[in-house]
Parts: sequence; structure tokens; C-alpha cells
Amino acid sequence: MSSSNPRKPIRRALIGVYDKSGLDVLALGLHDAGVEIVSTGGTAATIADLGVPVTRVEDLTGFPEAFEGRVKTLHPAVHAGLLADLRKESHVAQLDEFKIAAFDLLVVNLYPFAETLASGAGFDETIEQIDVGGPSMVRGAAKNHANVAVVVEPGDYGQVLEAIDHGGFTEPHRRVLAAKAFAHLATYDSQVADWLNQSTSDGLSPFVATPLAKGADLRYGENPHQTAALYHDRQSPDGLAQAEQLHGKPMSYNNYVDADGAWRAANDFTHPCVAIIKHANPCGIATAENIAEAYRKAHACDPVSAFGGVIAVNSEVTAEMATEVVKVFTEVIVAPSYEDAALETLRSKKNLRILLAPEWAAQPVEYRFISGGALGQTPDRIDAEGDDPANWRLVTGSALGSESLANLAFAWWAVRSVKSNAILLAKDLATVGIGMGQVNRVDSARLAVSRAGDRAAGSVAASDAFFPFADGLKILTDAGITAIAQPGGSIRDEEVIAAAEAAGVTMYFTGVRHFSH
Ligand SMILES: NC(=O)c1ncn([C@@H]2O[C@H](COP(=O)(O)O)[C@@H](O)[C@H]2O)c1NC=O
Repeated sequence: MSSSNPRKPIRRALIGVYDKSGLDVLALGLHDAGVEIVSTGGTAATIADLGVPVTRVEDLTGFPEAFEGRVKTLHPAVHAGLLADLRKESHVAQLDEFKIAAFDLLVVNLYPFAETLASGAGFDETIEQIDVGGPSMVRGAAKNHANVAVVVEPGDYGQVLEAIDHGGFTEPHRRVLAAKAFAHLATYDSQVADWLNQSTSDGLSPFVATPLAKGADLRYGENPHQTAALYHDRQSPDGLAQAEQLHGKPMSYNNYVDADGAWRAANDFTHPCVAIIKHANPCGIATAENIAEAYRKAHACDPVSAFGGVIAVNSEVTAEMATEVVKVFTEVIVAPSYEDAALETLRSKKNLRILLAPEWAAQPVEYRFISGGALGQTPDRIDAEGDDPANWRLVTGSALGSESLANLAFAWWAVRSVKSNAILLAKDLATVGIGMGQVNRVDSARLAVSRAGDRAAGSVAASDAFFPFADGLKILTDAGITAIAQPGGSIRDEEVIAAAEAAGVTMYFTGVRHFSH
């Protein structure tokens, strides 16, 4: 480190930690380095048990821990020692006047509020886990990082001992620790605020403080000239951002976007399902009792587009499926588990990224940033009344038998994952033609039919939203679909129903729409 960044020796430390892991190594290291230690009740007891001399905070403040621990360190003898700016003569003089010694290091970790909440604890117990004294000290030390180094995680104790070996922390290093400390407090406070909000709102909070922590730098963004990073939602341990990569090249920005869409699409189904995604749209979705068969069917939907695709599987990847997967160039595969033999086979592909995703969990609220703000909405799940074929309204044609109805239901559930305007053709619980992302429904219908080719005849269809005119439907009936599910609700529904009737096609209204933009 250059001499422009002098190190400030650590002579006096204040430690108050709920999580005592690593405390022994830290305390012994500090003691060996001749650092004087002051500590709160439980922490002081742990340190004393190590045979390390420690001053109790009560001895410093002359005030006992009170109100069941609500007041321990909230005292000028503590906070003046953390906040005095030793670069100012007046502060040094005041410390002298009040007979208070300054701290060079603060080590604090907070009461486990989030863990207590996750454990299902009641309101009163959870309230008690809102740390007050700890954050106050962290805030003070972080503000005063010109003089004090602050550490908020046991994972950073190594940095402390290393810094001591080198004569203390530099100012830039203390600044980094201070920034981390403030981010830590922001996360903690947002968890508390979100919890209190939940009891007063419908999930759409009056404010959002989702704490994002950088998980990884990505090679680049959507394009090579864009910089990018992956951020973890510190409040949500689930989801694709937290998936463990078992093999392959580092994930790219586009890989994450596609893998997230694929993972969500596959998890819309309870039966074994495979979804193959390219550029955020499915090019094949299929279900089957055997996951290898589901993969074969999903891939057969559009083999041209599936080249270089992202595969998501909602159940264990078997060796049989892996043997099929490695025949095709695939960017990413994501699944909740893999047979050992499947992993071995998949690993034979040097570049294939293999992700082990935590159990699927929809976010309670989805946010999308727009310029100047963000949009929040509850997620579009397949759980509305209108997603159950038992609640569909038959508007023309004969009611379908159970097998055909199951196919139509599959088409309806699968179309949710397709960007609007979405038209999806299915056969045998697999997509055979998908038209997506067009600015009118007619073009989406044309695309679905042309991708299905001969398979359009005898297939069933789903449309994510109503047909505003009969023209889009006519393209499907001309291609030979036998049944269609669509929300209904257009002012020209009668024309659309008449077109289906004239073509002898069964049409159900679901009463629910699944736009995806
Ligand atoms: N009330 C206070 O003044 C106070 N001061 C520090 N704490 C917390 O008490 C814990 C350490 O307590 P102990 O050393 O007794 O295990 C730390 O998590 C620290 O953040 C406090 N607890 C809650 O606010």
C-alpha cells in the first residue's frame, strides 16, 4: 500500500456479536496483538472463557444491561468512543474531559431478525429480534470510518487479523468496510419494514427496499459493449439467481434471462416437464411420465430453434435424458437434481452450463425497472379459476373427451410462458408450433401454423388473449386444429365463435388472460 494511505493501528476494540462463530480466533488474535477488548454480556463471557482479558460494557457505562437487553450499549461512553473524530482537537479534548477512550475497531453482528421470522416465530418474539443497539453502533462507526474500522460479518474477521499484522487498516479499506456496513443495515431494516408492511397491505408495499448484493460480475450484458453483474436478492434465498453452477462456462446475462424463463415455464407443471427456451421464448415444452420422453417431445417441437437453447426440467434429470441432451448443442440446463450418471454424461460437454436450482418459488411480487421507476405486480400463476378446464365455458362444438381436454389444458398452461401475442399448438402433451411476440395475433397464428407444419392438422390450440377479429382464428382452423382455448371477452366474440362453429372446431372460453410482455 502506498504511503498516501497510511495504516491506523488497532489498539482498542469493541465487540458485540450475536453469532459467536469465529469469535475465538478473532479474540485470541486481537489479544496476541495487544488489543484491548471491550464487550457486551454474552460476547464478553465467551471471550473470558478463552482466557482473554475483556472489559464488560457495563463497567464502561456504569449502567447495567436493562429492559431485557433492549438497552446495553446505548450510552455516551460507547457512542462517543465510536463517533469522536480524532482528527479534530476539540473532539480529542472532549474525550479527555469526559474520560472516554476511543475505539479503533467495532465488530458487531446483529440479532437474527430474518431467521427468527423464517422460523415462524410470533409477533412479540420477532419484535424482540429487532436489534437496536447493534445497528446504532455500526452506523456510528461506519460514519466515523476515518477513525474506526467496522466489521459486520464473521467472514471478515480474517481481514481484521491480516490488517493488524500489517499495522492496521488503511482509510480506503475502512471506507469499503463502512459501505458494506451501511448496506448490511439497509438490508436488515428493509427486512423489518417489509415484515411490518405485510400486516397492513396486499403485498404491494408503499415502498420497496429490496436489498440486492452483487453475486458475480458477468462477462458482459445483453451485448458485448454492455457491462453486467448478477445481483442476489438478500431477502430471497430461492430462485434462479441463487442456483448452484455444477459445471461449464460462467453464466452470461442472456443465459440468466433465458434460464429464468425456462425454469419458470417448467415449474408451471406438476407432471415431469421440460421447457426449452431461446431468447426468452419457448421453442418446446412437453410433459410425460418419463422425463427423457418429455425432453424428446420438447426438442421435436422446433429442433432448429432448440440449437443453443436453455433447458429447464422440473424433476430429476435421468441418465437417459442426459444421453439425449448431449446430442444437441445446449447452452444451459437447469434442474432441481441430477442422477449421478446423468451428471457424468452432461459434464462430457465442456461448455454446457449445469445449474442446480433451489426449489421453485414464485416471488410474491415481481418488479420490473422502467425509466424513472419500477412496476410491481403479483406473479401470473396458473392457479386462477379459469386455468382449470372444469371451469371453462364451452362456446361452440362438442365437449372434449378427457384425453383431448388434457391436451388443451396443457396448451393453455404452456401458452402462459410465451411472449404476447401468443398462439400455441399442441399434440400429445407437447407443443408442436408456437407463434410468439408478434404485434398482431394474425401473425402469431401464421407463425404457429408454419412452425407446426403437418402437425397443425389435428392439434389443439391456445391463445393467451382473446381474438379481436376472426382472422387469426381462421388461420388456425384452416390449418386443421380441432379445438381451442382462449379467454373470450372481445366485442366481436360472436364473430369468432361463428368462425369456429363454421369450421367445426370446439372452442372454450377460459375467462382468464395470460399476457406476457
Ligand atoms: N440494546 C443494546 O443496546 C444492544 N447493544 C448491542 N446489542 C446486540 O447484542 C448482541 C450481542 O449481545 P451479547 O454479547 O450479549 O450476546 C449483538 O447482536 C448486538 O448487536 C444490543 N441489543 C439490541 O438492541
